[in-house]
Amino acid sequence: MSPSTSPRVFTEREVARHCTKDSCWVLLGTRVYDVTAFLRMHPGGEALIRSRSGKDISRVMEGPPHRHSENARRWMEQYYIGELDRESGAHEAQVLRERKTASEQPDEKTAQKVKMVEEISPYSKCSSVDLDKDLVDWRKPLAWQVGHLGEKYDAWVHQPVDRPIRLFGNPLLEAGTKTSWYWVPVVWLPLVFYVSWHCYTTMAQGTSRVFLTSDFSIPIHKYSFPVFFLMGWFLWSFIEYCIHRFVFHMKPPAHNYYLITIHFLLHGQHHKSPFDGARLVFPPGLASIVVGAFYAILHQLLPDIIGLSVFVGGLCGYVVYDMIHYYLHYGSPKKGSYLYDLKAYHVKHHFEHQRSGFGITTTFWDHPFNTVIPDEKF
Ligand code: HEM
Ligand SMILES: [Zn+2]
Ligand SMILES: [Zn+2]
Repeated sequence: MSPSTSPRVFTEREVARHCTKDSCWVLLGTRVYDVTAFLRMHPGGEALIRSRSGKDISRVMEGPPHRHSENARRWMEQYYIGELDRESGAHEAQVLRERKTASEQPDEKTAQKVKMVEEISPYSKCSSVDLDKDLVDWRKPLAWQVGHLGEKYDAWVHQPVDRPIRLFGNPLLEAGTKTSWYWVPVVWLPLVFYVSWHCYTTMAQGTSRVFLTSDFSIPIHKYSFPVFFLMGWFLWSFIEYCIHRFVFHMKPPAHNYYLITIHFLLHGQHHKSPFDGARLVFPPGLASIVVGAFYAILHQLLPDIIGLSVFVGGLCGYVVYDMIHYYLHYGSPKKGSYLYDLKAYHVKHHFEHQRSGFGITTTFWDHPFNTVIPDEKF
């Protein structure tokens, strides 16, 4: 909202009306926020916000149960829609009383106020990023701008915003950077099923052997495919941690334009806009480079059928990882479930603890690497 326009004013009754999952408003003092779009994404669950709709949540934002981060508060400002008219409650009661006794129509001033409130769509909110004040120009593609931010890049990229990113001006190039989530299972699951079936049936014949030297070999148990498959999945969880921590979160030198740009394209843009649904999963073209390298290494290191079984377990782990990552951003898991804890953990990685909490499908590897997000203390 530009500073020259005066804020919209809502009556208490109007604010209280927005208490459903299709329209949920909350207050910080007299400031009114339409948080409907964020309900499903809230790591504390929808119910926590909905149960306080129409109410002042200033104290709740301080916690307990949770002291919200700076970024969570900044994030909330994107949903600011106007101010509460404190006197409206008393005024409306007075109007109602007068109407009841004298069956009168409300005065002109009240009618005007009601009309103004009714005209405001519940989804009309102020611009989520102040285009004039930000360090980059959101009206232009971002890919070639971020490299110029220098030492301001790190802080800027870790202040998330709720708006989609345009990376490139060229429409074809731009479209190539976007992937709908379902392409991941569509492309990779047939391969997972086919290779798994091939490995399972080959081993089930009971004739596979591992050659330790040219004339000494040991037999592979005919039902050992699930063991190698799970080993591959476990190996993937380690790769997932390493890629996220050491590649995606490498800190680019402040004066290296190209490394900053690469960081932004690989992962920075996901931290800047964590709910840009078109850029949450790996494009299959890019993923196939990693998948191909994973296959080539295992093929070199392990005997044929074992290497393939470990590979397909790892590939399955990757598909599950991408789906879970998508769900952690958009889903609303039940409190107490494994995914609820993972979601809270991952959103904290985005909003508050960008230097820890690198595990997505499991927090397991954060323990030996000492990057676990600490539990909250009050
Ligand atoms: C209405 C009352 C609210 C309650 C009771 C509440 C409660 C919580 C709780 C319990 C968590 C931690 C989840 C966990 O670790 O298990 C959390 C995290 C979070 N909440 Fe809320 N919340 C409320 C409103 C909001 C609003 C309005 C926003 C922003 C629009 C918000 C944004 C966040 C964010 C971003 C986190 C992740 C951690 C952080 O950055 O602080 N919450 N909330
Ligand atoms: Zn990250
Ligand atoms: Zn994420």
